[in-house]
Amino acid sequence: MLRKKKTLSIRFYTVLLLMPFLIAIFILVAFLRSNFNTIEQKSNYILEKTVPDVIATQNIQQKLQDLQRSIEIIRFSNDFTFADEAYNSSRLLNISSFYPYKDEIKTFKERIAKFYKDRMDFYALRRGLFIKVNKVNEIGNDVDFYQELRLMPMTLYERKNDELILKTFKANYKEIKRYCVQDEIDKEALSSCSVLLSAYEDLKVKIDKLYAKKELFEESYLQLNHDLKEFSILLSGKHNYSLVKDIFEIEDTVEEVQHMVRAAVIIAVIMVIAEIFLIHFLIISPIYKIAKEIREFRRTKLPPKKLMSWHIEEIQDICSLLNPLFKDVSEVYSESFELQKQNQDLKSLALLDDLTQLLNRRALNLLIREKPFARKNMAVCMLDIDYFKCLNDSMGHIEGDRVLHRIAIVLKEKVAGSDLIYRYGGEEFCIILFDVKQEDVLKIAKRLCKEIESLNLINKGICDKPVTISAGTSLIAKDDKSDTIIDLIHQADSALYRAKNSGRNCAVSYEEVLKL
Ligand SMILES: Nc1nc2c(ncn2[C@@H]2O[C@H](COP(=O)(O)OP(=O)(O)OP(=O)(O)O)[C@@H](O)[C@H]2O)c(=O)[nH]1
Repeated sequence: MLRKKKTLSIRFYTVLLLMPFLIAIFILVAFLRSNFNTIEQKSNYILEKTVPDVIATQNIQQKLQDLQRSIEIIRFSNDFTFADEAYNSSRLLNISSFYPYKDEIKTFKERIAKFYKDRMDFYALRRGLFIKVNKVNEIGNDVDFYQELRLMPMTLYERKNDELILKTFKANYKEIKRYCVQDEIDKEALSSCSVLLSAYEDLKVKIDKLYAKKELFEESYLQLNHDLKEFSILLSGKHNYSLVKDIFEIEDTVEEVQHMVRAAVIIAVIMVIAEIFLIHFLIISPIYKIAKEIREFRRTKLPPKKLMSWHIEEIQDICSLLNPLFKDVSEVYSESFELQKQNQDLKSLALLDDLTQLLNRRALNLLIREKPFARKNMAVCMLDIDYFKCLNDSMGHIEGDRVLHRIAIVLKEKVAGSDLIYRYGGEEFCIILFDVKQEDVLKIAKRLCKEIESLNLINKGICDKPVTISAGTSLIAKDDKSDTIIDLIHQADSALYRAKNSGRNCAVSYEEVLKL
């Protein structure tokens, strides 16, 4: 019947409980691994690609700034040496270090080269122009007022400045001419002046060309500068964006991992709670119930009525073993109980006197052995039937037995239920009285003598006189707790002896014996 119920092994439940854990841990580890791999890959990508790109871009930007500085030097410097150096540094720039922007930088280099050429053309043109101006200066070396022209700075190559120089040059030329004519300076000098005059006309035309050219290279300077700046911003934005994008992607992955770990912790807590309930329901609760049934069985000695049945195979096995065991032990219990009862009966029988059904001498000996010392307010009364031998002899033993039986009944009736009455031997009785007052002991003994006499049982052996008893009493001394029951019996016995000697059918106390 037990086996019919579907049960599964505890190993199965263990695997069943552990499986979700293992699967969850496996999934979690796989997820974390893949995400950590992603993070690692992205970090590596940032370290190996994005960061070098950003560093490379910074280098490129640094070089772009150098290029800007170069074109500024080319643009503003009036010193050819500086302009040449600036141009050469841009020209010697290694394009391969600008990967992947080689093409753009190549174009910039070409544009700078063109810009430099335009600037140099402008210089050359202007220098040619001012060589002529200087010639006038040389002519005017001897003319004091001409010093003003010589002081005109070459650096101010603004059109208005250059035009001012030319204007001054023309005015000076006229002055020189007038001076030459007036002061009749040599004709060679005058012809030089005339050359200069035609040169002036030529310069006037050239200055227009010069500033048209200047405008061109200024424009190309502005454009180049603008383009370099734009390109630098573009590079910086592009790589910063890529870096920020990578970092955001890593942040997203980390957030995903956090969510997953949080979810895993919540699921683990729920699973642990569920599994605690399952373990409680499947294992702990059955074990408690089995323990309860065993306790109940020990108390009642009856096997459980309802057979236990559980889902766990091992517990079910224990139950299926326990049930017959309960039955067997129960049977043993009941047999043992029967034996105990029989033993008790036998014990009782062994301690009872067959004839009188009073406690026998063995019972008294047992009491003396177990509790040898007399208790407070304990007394002993020894009783003996008078002339019993005569009764036996005259009326027979059967009649003697009948008398013994009748006297035993009376004693049982007249003595308190808490007192113990023993058939001490033959026709002698010993009564142990508990919680009795000193003054009452002798009274009780005397009363018993009277009760027996009043039975009026005839003793033909003594001329049909009624059967009487003699009694001797003793009680524990007030201040002496060391008295034993045996002492009391002996004392009562000697009092009994005194009673017999005093004529029988009377009661004598041990105190009286002592007084004599
Ligand atoms: N019928 C019968 N007689 C018993 C039993 N036990 C002892 N007796 C007899 O009791 C008598 C006791 O006699 P004794 O000891 O001389 O005492 P007594 O004749 O009573 O004399 P006193 O005690 O001195 O008065 C004996 O004859 C015993 O055989 C018993 O169980 N049944």
